[in-house]
Formats: sequence, C-alpha cells, structure tokens
Amino acid sequence: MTASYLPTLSSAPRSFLCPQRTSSLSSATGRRNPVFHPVKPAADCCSTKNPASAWTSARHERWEGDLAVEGQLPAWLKGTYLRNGPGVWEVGSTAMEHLFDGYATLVRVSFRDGRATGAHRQVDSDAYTSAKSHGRAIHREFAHCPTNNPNNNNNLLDRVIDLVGLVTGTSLTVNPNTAVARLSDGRVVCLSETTKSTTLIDPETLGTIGKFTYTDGLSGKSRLLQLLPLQSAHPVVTETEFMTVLPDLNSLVTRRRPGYLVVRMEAGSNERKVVGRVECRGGPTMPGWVHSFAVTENFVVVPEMALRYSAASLVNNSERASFYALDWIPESGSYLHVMCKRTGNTVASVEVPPFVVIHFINAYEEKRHDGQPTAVVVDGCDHNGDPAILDALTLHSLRSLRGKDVLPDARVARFRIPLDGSPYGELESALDPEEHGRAMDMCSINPAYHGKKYRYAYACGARRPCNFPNTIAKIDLVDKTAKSWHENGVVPSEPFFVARPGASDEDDGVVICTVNSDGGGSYTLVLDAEKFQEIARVRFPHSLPCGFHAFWIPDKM
Ligand SMILES: CC1=C(/C=C/C(C)=C/C=C/C(C)=C/C=C/C=C(C)/C=C/C=O)C(C)(C)CCC1
Ligand SMILES: [Fe+2]
Repeated sequence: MTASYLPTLSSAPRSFLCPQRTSSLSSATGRRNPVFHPVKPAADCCSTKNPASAWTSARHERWEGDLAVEGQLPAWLKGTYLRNGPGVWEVGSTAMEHLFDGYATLVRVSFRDGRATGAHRQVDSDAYTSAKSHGRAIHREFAHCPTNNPNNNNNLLDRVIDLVGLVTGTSLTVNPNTAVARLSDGRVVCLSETTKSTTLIDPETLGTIGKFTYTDGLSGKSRLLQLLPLQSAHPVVTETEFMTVLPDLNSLVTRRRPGYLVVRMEAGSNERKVVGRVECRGGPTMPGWVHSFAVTENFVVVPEMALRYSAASLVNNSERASFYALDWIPESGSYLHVMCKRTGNTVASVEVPPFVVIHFINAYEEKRHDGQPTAVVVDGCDHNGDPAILDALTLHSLRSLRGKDVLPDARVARFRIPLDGSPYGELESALDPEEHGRAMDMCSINPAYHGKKYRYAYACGARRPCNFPNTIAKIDLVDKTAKSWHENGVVPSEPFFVARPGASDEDDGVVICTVNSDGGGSYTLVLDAEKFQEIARVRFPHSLPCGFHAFWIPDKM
C-alpha cells in the first residue's frame, strides 16, 4: 500500500491532543484548527492505547480537524460520510450497562480532492443535556431504567403517572443514538426508537439544530390515549418520501388487537400520513419489536417477532423485562406481514420459524411473466432465532470478554412469502454462515438496489474466537460466498457502500467503515467494493467509541 500523508494537525505531537492544552497551537497548514471540547478531564486523556476503546465513552464533547490519509482516496469520492451511535455511557453517577444505552455521538469524515477532514460531536438531546445537568440519567433507555423512580411500589397513582409519561413521551428516551439520514429536502436527522428522539443536525458542524417535530399528532401529543410513541429506527428514505413503521401500543388501554401503522411523509413535510394498519397475529397484548423493516417496489414487509415490547416495562419505567425493554415469547409465534403501499391493505400474512432480525438487509418481488408479483423475498441478519445477542451486547461482556468466543451465531436469513394466501412462509440460510464466521449484522447494500433483486450485501462478520464481529464481509448472494477484511483486534462499525458516480455494476464503488484498532485508535477505512481490498485509511487523532449506522451525502456537482 502506498502511503501519502497530508501534513495535518492530526499528526501533531500527543500533547496537542490533550484537551487541557487545546488553545495554544495554530494551524501550520493554514487549514482550520482542530478544536477539542472535553467531556471531562480523564486521567488517561492523552492515551490511545486502550484495547477496549470501542466501548469507552468519548473523551471529548466535540473535535474537528484535518485527518491524515494513508493510501489513495479515489478522486471521485466527494462528499460526507456521517456515522451515528452510542458514545457516552457514563454521566455523573450513572454508568449505563448496555451498548444501546449510550448517548448519541456523531462522526463525520468529508472527502474532497483526495483529502479528508473529520469531526465528532455529542448530540445535544434533552436526554443527554438533562443527564449532565442532573448528574445522572433521568430518561428510560433500552436497558437503563431511572434508578430513583419510586414506581416499584406498584401503587395506582405511580402507575397513572407512568402511563401519562408514556402517552406524553416524557419518560422514554429522546436520545437519537441509532441512525442518521438525509431527507430528500436536505434536512439531516438522527433517529432512534422513540418518535420524540428524532433530531435535526447540521451535517457540517454536527451541531444539534433542534427536535424534528411531527405535526400530525400521531405520537400522542394532541390526542390522549393515542399510544404511538415508538418508531422503527430505520425509516426508508427516498427522493419523494420517508416511510416508517410505528408499533401501535393502543392495546394497552383498549381491547383492540396490537398492530403496526405504516406511515409515510412527503419530502419537505413534517406530517406523517397513515398508509395502513397491520394487525398482529400473535401475542396477547403487544407487538413484536420492530427496529427495522423492508420494502419492495410495491410492498412494505412488517415483521412481527416473538421478541415483543414488554407492556410491564413500558408502563413502569423502572421495571426491566426479560430482555431489557422486551419479552421473548416464542409461543406467541413469528410472522411477516406484507402491506400494499398503494392501498394500505395487508395482502399476505405468514407464520415463519422463530427469527431475531434486528436489521433487515433488503427485499424484492418475484414476478410472473406478466409482471404480477407472486412472492416477496426478504433477507435479514438473523441471530438464529435467539435473543441472546442482546445479552452479548452488554458493556460488561464487550469490555471483559475480548478474545473469548462468546458471540452468538448469526446468518443471512432468506424468507420467502408467497402471495397466494398460503399461511406459512419459508426460511433458509442464504449462504453457509461459516462463510462469514457465523456473525452477521450492521448491513448495507448499493442503494440503487433497494427493493430490487440484488447480489451483494456488506456487513460485519467474524473471525473467531471473538465477542463482537471483527471482520467486514462482502456477501455474494448468487455465488453464496463471502470475502472478508480483517486485522487483529479490530472492532468495525457498519460497512457502508458508496457507488461510484456513473457506475453500472452493482459493486462498483467503495465501502466505508470506521474501525477501532487493536490497541486503541480509530480510523475510517475505504475498501474497493469490487475487489474488497483496502485502498485508503483516514486516521483520527484519538480513539472514538464504536458506532452503528452510517449515511453518505454526496457533494453537489
Ligand atoms: C425497544 C425499546 C426502547 C429502545 C430501543 C433502542 C434504543 C434500541 C436500539 C437498538 C440498536 C441500537 C440496535 C443495534 C443492534 C446492533 C447489533 C445487533 C449488532 C450486532 C453485532 O453482532 C425504548 C424506547 C427505550 C423503550 C421501548 C422499547
Ligand atoms: Fe439499527
């Protein structure tokens, strides 16, 4: 690999990286100075030798500066890579327990003319700012329950207070730590699973602009007993619309069966409109967890997992369910529902073997010779139908079981849903899971193939033994093979595919992924997607926590 270093401030002496000494240096290059804002001074604030850096809270509120490039960035790569994820797990007296609980940390790498600048910054959500001002977390996160909540007494008044908190969304987190997306009108939002967490950010400065407020009243603000405070963390965003799934929790207070609303919001609007409602088949009271879902040209596929929202945990925000905010109820059945985008009607609803798919990869229609769809094929990262993956993602496991082979097995699950009224769907592994080390999550595809028949997916896989995915895998769904990128001790985040402008081959582009290296330190890796080989890496001057999902904003031509 040829290495060409930019003379950046990020390669300045270590002392410069200490937040206590940020003000004295000026840029030797004439470029913008790196800026540090410490979260809090830490004894080892200058050290990058932390093997658990992926699971260590960000040390600085924000930083920006030039990044050193090793290798050759493609000249066509012009735009901004954004990544979101949980990055601060300790505030005041609170030490979170689960990976999903951390406060949102944004990372940016902008590529232009073979060079790179970068930044990272905490999202100023009410959850984060109130935790800082109270000296402890006060919102309910995925696993974290506010500790001083007196509601464990189960007295009626406390229950009513919790229910009001649920309806108004004041107790559930507003920490948008999962995904980031640019709407087609240019607004950039960070999201998580509460509708109130959706936050507008500035993709250049990573500053928090404010809440993204839905004006439709669907989330319970203006209509009492409209229990729709939750959403999928992964909306499907196109040039014309934003589409998502809201678990309908109204069955908590009515006799109605639980279900899901599919909603759509036009570009430029803040008003979601209901496309249709899917009724749950299983579960006496609660819908299955819906972190993501899949769409095809004509349909929305709504998953109903046997891993269901816990009613007890939701209405009593200091109560934990068997899987944090979720209950695993295999006997309640696992289903996939297919809704027609145009009519909102449910056109298929099939029972399938138990699955635990947090991230769906893609879906497409099988068609008859006259173009009529006959089946929907849906691919997802399936943790072999076992919610144990959620326990593997506690911070204790991640920090202390490094090198132990404790990561539960996962595969690419391929579901086939016939559209002929059959009651059952089919489920098989799309390829031998050994191809990708029996780990599979954090996936992306070429966005031009969303909802269409496709061949390649990029995801995190494993070289065992490991307690977290440690490879980046390119999955070939036609040849049923996988290629992998790996280095000892690395922790990669979602590998994100960016197509070369004008490309016609599905894998003509790069895969961008931010990686935590063995002894600490973070870099953004750029792989040639076709050969699946490294072409460049862009180093941050200090380590960043491992994040989740990414997004690409191309420069205006
Ligand atoms: C589920 C409820 C809630 C919160 C949910 C949240 C914040 C979920 C976040 C999920 C994430 C970040 C999933 C990432 C998965 C990564 C995987 C599987 C990687 C695997 C590697 O092998 C509340 C809103 C707090 C309460 C209601 C229920
Ligand atoms: Fe996700």
